[in-house]
Amino acid sequence: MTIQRSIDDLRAEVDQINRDLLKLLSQRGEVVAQIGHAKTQEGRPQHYDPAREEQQLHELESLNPGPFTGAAVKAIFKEIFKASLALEESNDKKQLLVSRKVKSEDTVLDIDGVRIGGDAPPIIIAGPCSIESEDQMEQTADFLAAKGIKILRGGAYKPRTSPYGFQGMGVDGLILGNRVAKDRGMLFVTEVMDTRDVEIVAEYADILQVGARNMHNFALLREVGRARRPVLLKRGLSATIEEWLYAAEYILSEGNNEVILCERGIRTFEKWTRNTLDLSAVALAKQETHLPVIVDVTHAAGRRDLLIPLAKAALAVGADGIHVEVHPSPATALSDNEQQLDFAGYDRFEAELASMLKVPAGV
Ligand SMILES: C=C(O[C@@H]1C=C(C(=O)O)C=C[C@H]1O)C(=O)O
Repeated sequence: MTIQRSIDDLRAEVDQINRDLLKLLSQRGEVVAQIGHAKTQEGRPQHYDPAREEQQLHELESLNPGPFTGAAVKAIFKEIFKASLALEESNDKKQLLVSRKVKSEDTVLDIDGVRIGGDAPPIIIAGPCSIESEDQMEQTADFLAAKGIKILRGGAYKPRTSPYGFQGMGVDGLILGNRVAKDRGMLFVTEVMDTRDVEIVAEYADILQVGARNMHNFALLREVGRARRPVLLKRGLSATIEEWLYAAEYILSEGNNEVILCERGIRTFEKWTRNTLDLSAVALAKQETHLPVIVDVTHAAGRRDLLIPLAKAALAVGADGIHVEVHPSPATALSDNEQQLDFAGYDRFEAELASMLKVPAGV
């Protein structure tokens, strides 16, 4: 006569089996991680191996003693393969050069004495959207230099939505931007759009900007990675955080570790702002990478009335700096009329942010 075991008793046995299975699963995970590492070292382009999975499923089905059906056994193991693959790939991600897992301490750039990132106080990068004339640049640089701004921006090559929009002054703009900045002891940052221009832009600019529309231009990323100049890498209009970090990885993988990440808003369904400032991307990029992260409030908002609260929010989540467009006469600017600040507007902006831009006490 078989004695009926109690549910509690049976469940205790199931609990023990669970613990044994978990131990085996963990053991399997450790081995899989080693396989993943070996694949990376061999330079295999992908970790997923459907033929290997198929072979295991086939064997398991043929060995299946029941009571589970073959289909159930296959489904369970397919889940195990899926989790194993995710484990392999996430371990692999830890190897990215941009990752904090590879370099735990903050990267602090020191560009001619201007420090960006880590324990440095937040920096402001300011200047007009486009370099338009000598007068416009002299006036803006005089104003900003007097305010203690160390980095002057200005576009010489403009990626305009319409091919008929103002395309920038080109090399003349580079020469002008460089001269105006150097005369006042400032750094000059400007966008490079074409691999063929990297050399000439690097000759005149202290920081090369890769714009949002070029974040996926892998040839350009490689080229600025080979240039010996720091790079300001804007996040693409519709780029995920992962794609943005991989874009930075392209630059680092060419040997250039001096990358500043710049969140500038992403395209969403919202119409009242030009883009939506993704503050979680700033916090995440700071957490996941060791690179300095700054926020371009001008493009994130696309409207002047939001610049101050967005800049405050950016600094509050840990941004290492703010990028803002300033123009002597925004109404007559050749680009971005709606969002550049005039000098009085910049005065208010700076006054509101002043306490957040100081070096934190005790540093
Ligand atoms: C562990 C490997 O990588 C992946 C995971 C597998 C698994 O968990 O068994 C099988 C094939 C791959 O998709 C492997 O290739 O052996």
